[in-house]
Amino acid sequence: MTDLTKLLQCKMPLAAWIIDVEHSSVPWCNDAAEQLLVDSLGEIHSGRRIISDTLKERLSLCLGAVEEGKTLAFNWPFISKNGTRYNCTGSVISLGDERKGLSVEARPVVLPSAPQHDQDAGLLRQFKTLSFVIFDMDCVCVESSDAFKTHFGDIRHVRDLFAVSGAANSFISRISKQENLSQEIMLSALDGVRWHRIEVSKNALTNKIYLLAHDIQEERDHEVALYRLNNYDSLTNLPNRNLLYQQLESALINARKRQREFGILYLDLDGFKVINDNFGHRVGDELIQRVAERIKASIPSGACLYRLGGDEFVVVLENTHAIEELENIATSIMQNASNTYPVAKMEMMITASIGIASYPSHADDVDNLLKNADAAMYRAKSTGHNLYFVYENKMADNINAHLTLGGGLRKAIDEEEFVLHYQPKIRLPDEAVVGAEALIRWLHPELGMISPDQFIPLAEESGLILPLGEWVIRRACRQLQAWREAGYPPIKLSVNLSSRQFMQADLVDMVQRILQETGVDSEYLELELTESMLMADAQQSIEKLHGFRKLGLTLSIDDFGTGYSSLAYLKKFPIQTLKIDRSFIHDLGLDSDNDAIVKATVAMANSLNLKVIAEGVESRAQVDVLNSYKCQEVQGYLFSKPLCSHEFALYMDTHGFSNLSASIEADYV
Ligand SMILES: Nc1nc2c(ncn2[C@@H]2O[C@@H]3COP(=O)(O)O[C@H]4[C@@H](O)[C@H](n5cnc6c(=O)[nH]c(N)nc65)O[C@@H]4COP(=O)(O)O[C@H]3[C@H]2O)c(=O)[nH]1
Repeated sequence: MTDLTKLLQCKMPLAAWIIDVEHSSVPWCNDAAEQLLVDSLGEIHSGRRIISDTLKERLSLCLGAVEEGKTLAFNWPFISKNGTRYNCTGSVISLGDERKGLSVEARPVVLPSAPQHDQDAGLLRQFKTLSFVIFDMDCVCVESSDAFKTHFGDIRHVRDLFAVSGAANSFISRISKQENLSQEIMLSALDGVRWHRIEVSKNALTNKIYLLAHDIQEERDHEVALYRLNNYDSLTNLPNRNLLYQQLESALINARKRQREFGILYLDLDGFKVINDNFGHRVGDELIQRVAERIKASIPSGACLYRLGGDEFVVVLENTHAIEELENIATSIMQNASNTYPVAKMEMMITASIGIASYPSHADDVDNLLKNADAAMYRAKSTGHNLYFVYENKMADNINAHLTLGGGLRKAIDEEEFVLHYQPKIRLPDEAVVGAEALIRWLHPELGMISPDQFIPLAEESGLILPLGEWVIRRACRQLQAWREAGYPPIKLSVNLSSRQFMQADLVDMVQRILQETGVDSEYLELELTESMLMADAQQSIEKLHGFRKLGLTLSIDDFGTGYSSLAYLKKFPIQTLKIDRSFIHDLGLDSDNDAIVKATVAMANSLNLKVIAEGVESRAQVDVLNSYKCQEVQGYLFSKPLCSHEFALYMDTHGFSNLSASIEADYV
């Protein structure tokens, strides 16, 4: 039970308590019951309230009747020590351990037993601390308690209790038809219109109407607060997962009944974790608020936006006719959401990946609809961010793989299921081995060897790339050191950095620490970065790259030509190497456009004093063309696939380094 619920229960004007019949005790009661029971029900033994044996016997019989299915709830009268009559209603509840107890509520009975004037006076005395009023049959006020006057003021007619005449009319009409009335209603008190719970009794003998009013506004406020707490996201004020499920369930019922369609868009912000990690949660929260406003402004008025938590949102659109309606919403969100956000004096950019699923085409229940939209979203994310995808059956397989790999990844880091493989880098034209690229592999206990293309995006998404990336750098340095200690000629080893890793605030310090720890000379470590990684925030990249240069590392731009780097910026980045992407090398000699690009890139790099390496070289013809363009280094299957450290040593043995004879493996620590 939440604290708020507890508080609410204590605020209830009706006395309520729980009886543990088997143990003859009252384990819980609210404030009103505490007052009522103080000397009326049971005695206190060692701090526990105990009910009498007679009551226990009676209640056991009642519980027995419930168990036999004869009744669900039962009533019994109760007279307090000051003579007030109450009607107690008990319903059966579970107390755990298969024990049953009773939840009891006591309502005061206001019907007088005899038509005498002193009876009214007695009632007024009895209820003097409560808002109690007596009307004649024309609803004119006859008398009221002091508490009533303090709360409602001097009223002449029952109408004066209502702020709106319509509400007064309907109340009068109901009381004319009914003997007793118990309801929650808004009444006009001295400090405003407030919610009340009223108990009304009409007595034909005395020709009077007795009304007892409890102010339950505070209780209502708590209920509203509790409702908001449970159903709305406090950061964005958007409805949350609870309300989403409620709307989806009701949309499903409507759609089934009327043979209609509805659909959802599942949104996940791209790279939000990076922002949170780098700029802190306060900035992250502010960005989420701005994004939520932007998404809300991008969807039609009939659609509803929910925040599932974190950076996940769902849009629901009921009564759709074609999938294009959902696709149009996705396009509109993507267009608006990707504009910059002024957050914490910065201009931030963030995009969203969106998955779409519709009832009945893609699922016929709520859980599968959400699951399939999530699968489509995951597809959008893994394809390239700021995209939307409509669900297709085969996506379910991907998401399963995603979950299995994602879950296993954390464990794999703990249990060190990773190894590095090394692909030789060959100098042209003498074709000597001058370096290697370290490439990670996951040796999955069940799935076998998993390629980095499959798990690096998962590691990026989950943030696990940070510990994993650190492991790669440490492992690569240890291997370099192991080769050096074994007397191998020094080679340059390059490691790949992922974009998230590159944004890591203490990256330069971390690399410096590893170099010190392993004793590797920094000139033998090269970092491979992609163009898009550097261009995401060019100014910050330049600073970070200078930090690495100060340490003495070499820097290389990987996949050159696939991104959108400008020559102007390239000159500003303190880099030493350009690596031409293998997509350009693949058709070398076959596609004149590619040839021209490669030739121009090599010429440009030479003029900027940068070394050029071509990756993905698979044929002798490609080597010849690259040689003629004056490309300095190559890497590719023609020379060798990536090799484990043992095979790499053998490769070195047979390709230029005669003293590489032993197989050397650094410790996997
Ligand atoms: N078709 C063809 N492919 C060739 C040839 N020569 C090399 N390759 C492959 O091309 C990829 C080169 O690495 P990359 O472009 O940096 O692309 C890498 C890199 O972006 C990423 N990656 C690998 N290891 C790491 C790592 O430790 N950290 C990070 N952040 N990313 C890594 O995963 C990508 C894929 O790595 P791999 O599967 O090992 O794939 C490697 C390599 O096996 C060839 O002649 N033909």
